[in-house]
Amino acid sequence: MVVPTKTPDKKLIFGRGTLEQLTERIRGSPEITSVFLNVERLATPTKKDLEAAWRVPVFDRFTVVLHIFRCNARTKEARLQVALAELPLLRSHVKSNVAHLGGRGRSSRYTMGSGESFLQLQQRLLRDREAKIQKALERLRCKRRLLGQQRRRKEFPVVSVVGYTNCGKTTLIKALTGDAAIQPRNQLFATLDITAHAGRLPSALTVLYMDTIGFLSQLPHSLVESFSATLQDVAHSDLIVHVRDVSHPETELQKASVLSALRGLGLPDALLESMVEVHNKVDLVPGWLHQEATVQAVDVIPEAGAADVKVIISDSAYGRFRKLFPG
Ligand SMILES: Nc1nc2c(ncn2[C@@H]2O[C@H](COP(=O)(O)OP(=O)(O)OP(=O)(O)O)[C@@H](O)[C@H]2O)c(=O)[nH]1
Ligand SMILES: [Mg+2]
Repeated sequence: MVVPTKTPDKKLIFGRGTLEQLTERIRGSPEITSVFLNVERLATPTKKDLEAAWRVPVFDRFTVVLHIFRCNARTKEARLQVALAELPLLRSHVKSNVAHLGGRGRSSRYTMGSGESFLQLQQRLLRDREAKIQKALERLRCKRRLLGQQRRRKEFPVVSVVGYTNCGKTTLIKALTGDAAIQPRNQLFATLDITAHAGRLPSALTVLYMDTIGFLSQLPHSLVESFSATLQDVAHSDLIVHVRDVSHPETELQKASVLSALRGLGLPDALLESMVEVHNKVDLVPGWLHQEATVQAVDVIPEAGAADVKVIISDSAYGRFRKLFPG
């Protein structure tokens, strides 16, 4: 069923007729237990109205991503960042609840002679909470900066592995480092952020791979802000490895989204220019060259987004590839 929408910022996202049609469909389908609307943020009154009409929870991009973050936040820092990201949501709930009380409840009502209205009290509590979280985060980050300095003093080059969510960053780091837990020298870093993993390059140089939070296009702004401090670490790395899921139908869009997010971090030019792009999940790409030919040499030309390859290949396969890559 395809239905038209009004602009997402209108209070009701759907026209009246469409809303009725949707309501009938949703209420008549017991298997629908929640609805996801692909808009960045639903205004709280809109969400409430839709939930009242449909009798199931309604989620937007912000709440879904926040929920995933909440489930996956393991470190204290990540949990604090989620708590910080949740504040705008709590703020809009408070506002809408007070508005709901109508004229009766607004600024005319004071709580226990404090001279503060209910809304002011709630807003103050949220401000206090924000200040507390920011302070705790700052303490943690200060500790991390110190650890970072110690690490730099030990002179382990840092390789930040970045990329779109689910592209295979963690898998690559696992493959490059082996099982980190069984390497005693890693105990040294036990108190570091859990996303730092020591590995040895073929040249025998020990490097630290930093597993980073995945990128997502149109990630709600406040979430990006809360987590950007984690990504600031990328600025201090010696090399950035950009992992791409080249089997994904939107791989080019994902690449653009990651690059624009990296540019937004204000990284040094040298770091952006030396970035290594890893094409992951090639096994899922049908008709890939390695399956049909003996690839002898690959010379990647990053600025052209292309590669010069030397292969031994049958005439018929060569014909097919020429059609695929004209010019
Ligand atoms: N077929 C195939 N699957 C892969 C490959 N690399 C990773 N995967 C799978 O892709 C999924 C995501 O891999 P992860 O390493 O967790 O991806 P990630 O980039 O760390 O994801 P986030 O941490 O969520 O951003 C897992 O199910 C992996 O098994 C690959 O080369 N080929
Ligand atoms: Mg990962």
